Amino acid sequence: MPTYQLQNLTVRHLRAPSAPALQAINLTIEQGEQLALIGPSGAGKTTLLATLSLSHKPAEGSFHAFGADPWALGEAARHRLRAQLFLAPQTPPLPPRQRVVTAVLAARLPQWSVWRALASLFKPADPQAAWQALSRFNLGDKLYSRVDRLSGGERQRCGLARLLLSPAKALLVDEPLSALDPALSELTLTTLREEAAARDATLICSLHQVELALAHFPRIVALRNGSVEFDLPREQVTPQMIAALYQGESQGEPPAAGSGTPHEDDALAVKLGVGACL
Ligand SMILES: Nc1ncnc2c1ncn2[C@@H]1O[C@H](COP(=O)(O)OP(=O)(O)OP(=O)(O)O)[C@@H](O)[C@H]1O
Repeated sequence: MPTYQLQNLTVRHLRAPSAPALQAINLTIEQGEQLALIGPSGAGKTTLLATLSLSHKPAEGSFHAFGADPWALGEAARHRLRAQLFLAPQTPPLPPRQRVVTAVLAARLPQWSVWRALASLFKPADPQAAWQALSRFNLGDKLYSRVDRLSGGERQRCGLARLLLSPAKALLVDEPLSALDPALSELTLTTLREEAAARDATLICSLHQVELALAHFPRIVALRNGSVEFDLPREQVTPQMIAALYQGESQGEPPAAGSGTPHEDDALAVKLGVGACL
């Protein structure tokens, strides 16, 4: 059974109902697949991840997660389905005065009784597990730091350590590298991929770093203006496609795709891909 099946899906934001953020999206994502979402700013990547995490109700089309239409289910059943999905937002909503250990262990809240959850606020239930998760992102030494004393990149990795402790079977990660240096970016993507593979979870990750998306993910889904521009194995993604995807998004108009030498096109594509996140 696929993790997700989307047919002709349209999603509108309440504050901008006339301009759909996603339109006519068709996607089937199998369990255990690892794919990167790329595309220029405003293309709809965050909206798609939020829709996949059941945070947005689609306006039109058909949507199934783990074989069920979440929006045809009752509240309790949808809540159980939601527990199988973990969305790591670009800026994780971590309580600023909380200690890192407590914030990370909060990933287990859906599995805990109210009493256990309350007790864990005062005495963390499993600090060893939190330390192990943090260590996989080079953050073990921050176990007892306060969240508001972390740098942006540390906070981002703290949010990802939460993901490691959740039992979810679909891991949805929104721009995990925006505050990370190149070495930490590599470590982060490798850790996410290893974790997903180890538990046969589906991994869907939005990225502005096109070269990292191509290096780490076997399937690339490109969005532009709320539609799927291409959905291909990475071997079939060409520099020209990348240039066309980001055309008009960088300063100045790029030359027509394919007009330069292959080497020039390559350099252009990488420049445009990286430039999109600046
Ligand atoms: N809360 C909102 N209310 C109204 N419109 C929104 C809202 N959030 C996003 N949008 C619009 O929906 C479209 C898709 O935005 P989205 O954030 O999904 O793009 P994105 O590809 O994730 O962009 P970025 O790479 O900049 O994060 C954009 O046109 C955006 O302006």
